[in-house]
Amino acid sequence: MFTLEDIDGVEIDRRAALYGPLADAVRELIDATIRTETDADVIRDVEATVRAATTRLRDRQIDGAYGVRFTPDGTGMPWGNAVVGLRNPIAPPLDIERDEDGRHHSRFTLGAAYEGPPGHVHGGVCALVLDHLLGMTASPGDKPNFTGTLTLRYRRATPLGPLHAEARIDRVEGVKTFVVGTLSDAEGVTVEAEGVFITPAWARD
Ligand SMILES: CCCCCCCCCCCCCCCC(=O)SCCNC(=O)CCNC(=O)[C@H](O)C(C)(C)COP(=O)(O)OP(=O)(O)OC[C@H]1O[C@@H](n2cnc3c(N)ncnc32)[C@H](O)[C@@H]1OP(=O)(O)O
Repeated sequence: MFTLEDIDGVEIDRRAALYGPLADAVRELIDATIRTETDADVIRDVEATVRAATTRLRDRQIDGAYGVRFTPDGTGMPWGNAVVGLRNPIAPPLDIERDEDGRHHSRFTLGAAYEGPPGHVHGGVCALVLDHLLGMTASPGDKPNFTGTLTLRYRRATPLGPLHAEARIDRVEGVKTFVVGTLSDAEGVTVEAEGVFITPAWARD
């Protein structure tokens, strides 16, 4: 589940500089694919180009998913992750900051690829973002805490565009960490979240 990679910071930076721009380019491609109104022959031509590019990338690839890799000094590389993955074009991706008091927060923009109701963020995407942010907040050290229960209250529709999410630990009871958080636009909170995150048996002391 967690894979040790014996590499240093220079190698991490080299890989990030190689794969990050590729994922960014594919994110742009996803947005353009949804929104283009260009001519049919251009679309067919682009489809062939994209299929050819995919074939080249598949020339050498790993079996299965990317996994969560980490280095000997504990640097995590969750690069395939659906929310923060540097190599995952599906991920917005979120850049999550941690305050000294343990609060986690992120400013990010969700565009056309995340639409549910017209012009608004899909409810499942709101849950995706909040699940990850609350999960990170619940897992401050080297121990993962997994979502046991996540409860959301959708107060109003979340518009596509710039957004802000934040979370904090409410309390810890044994292996259970209770976390609360919100998703907001410029007008205020759109979604409230409460989660129970649990240390899996294999990670308990
Ligand atoms: C190495 C370097 C890298 C380190 C890296 C660290 C950072 C890492 C960041 C991770 C960031 C993740 C951010 C994304 C978060 C997800 O997306 S996680 C994926 C979604 N969640 C899952 O797949 C979890 C699937 N479920 C499970 O694995 C297990 O059922 C659970 C939730 C771990 C519970 O384990 P369990 O052995 O069944 O628990 P059990 O011992 O029976 O019960 C323990 C307590 O929890 C309660 N409980 C059990 N299940 C639930 C539930 N579903 N709801 C509420 N309470 C429950 C029990 O009642 C019990 O309570 P008490 O009796 O103690 O009061």
